[in-house]
Amino acid sequence: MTTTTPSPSATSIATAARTIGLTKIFGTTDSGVTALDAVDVGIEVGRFTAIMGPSGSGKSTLMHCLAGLETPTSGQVLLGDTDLTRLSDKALTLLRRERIGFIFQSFNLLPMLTARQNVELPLTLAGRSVDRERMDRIVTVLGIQDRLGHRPSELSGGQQQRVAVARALVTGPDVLFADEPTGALDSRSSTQMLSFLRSSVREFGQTIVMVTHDPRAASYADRVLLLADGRLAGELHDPTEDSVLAAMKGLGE
Ligand SMILES: Nc1ncnc2c1ncn2[C@@H]1O[C@H](COP(=O)(O)OP(=O)(O)OP(=O)(O)O)[C@@H](O)[C@H]1O
Repeated sequence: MTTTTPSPSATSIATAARTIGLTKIFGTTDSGVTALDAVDVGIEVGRFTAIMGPSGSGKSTLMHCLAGLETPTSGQVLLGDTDLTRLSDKALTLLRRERIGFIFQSFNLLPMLTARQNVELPLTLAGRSVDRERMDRIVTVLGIQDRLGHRPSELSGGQQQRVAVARALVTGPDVLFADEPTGALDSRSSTQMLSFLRSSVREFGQTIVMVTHDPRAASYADRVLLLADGRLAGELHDPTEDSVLAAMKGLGE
């Protein structure tokens, strides 16, 4: 382990998700690539966790396994009390729809739907009704109340990203996964996106896991998990841009 400053409350915080001995080998066990090597990690409830590490260290694979998008070679992935490795494909699909939120680098909004329909889409797909109060709070926090009748092509890039965040929050997912959410954004939009993510932790108690290469983005998190060669190589609590940079240097970045 590299730099580790345990936060006083770290041991008392419940976990929304965790991995036990999580191993992922791509290809055959003999000639494959070990992307994750017996990783034990807990994702704390109501906190913002960033995953960092050099290219190829296993960040995306860890996120995909936690989100039930990738099947581990061995070990367990638990979302609350549910062991994802024991679920059928159909049950996993349902679980992703009902308990997990995603924000991708390209926001993946559907062009023919209005902003409101895009935000409500996960509920529509799940046959759930819209919780008006929650919807109102989300669009107010994100400042898109007066844009909801517009299609994505009629929105600025920043507004589109807010619609994508609202869509990811609307179901009240157990965990919201963000894959390089600022990767394609200029610095002003990145700051906005990170502020939205932070406010969703503050306002809604949302649990967030974000994969990023950017130390500034990681500094918005409560905690940074550092990966190297498919293993947990350290963690930082209440990170700053400088402490993240120093930790990444320690990993040879
Ligand atoms: N589908 C796949 N088939 C074969 N090897 C894979 C596959 N996906 C990932 N890998 C390998 O697993 C290792 C971890 O990859 P992963 O994408 O998780 O790393 P990462 O830290 O997210 O990298 P980056 O920062 O470059 O996106 C790498 O060696 C990668 O080449």
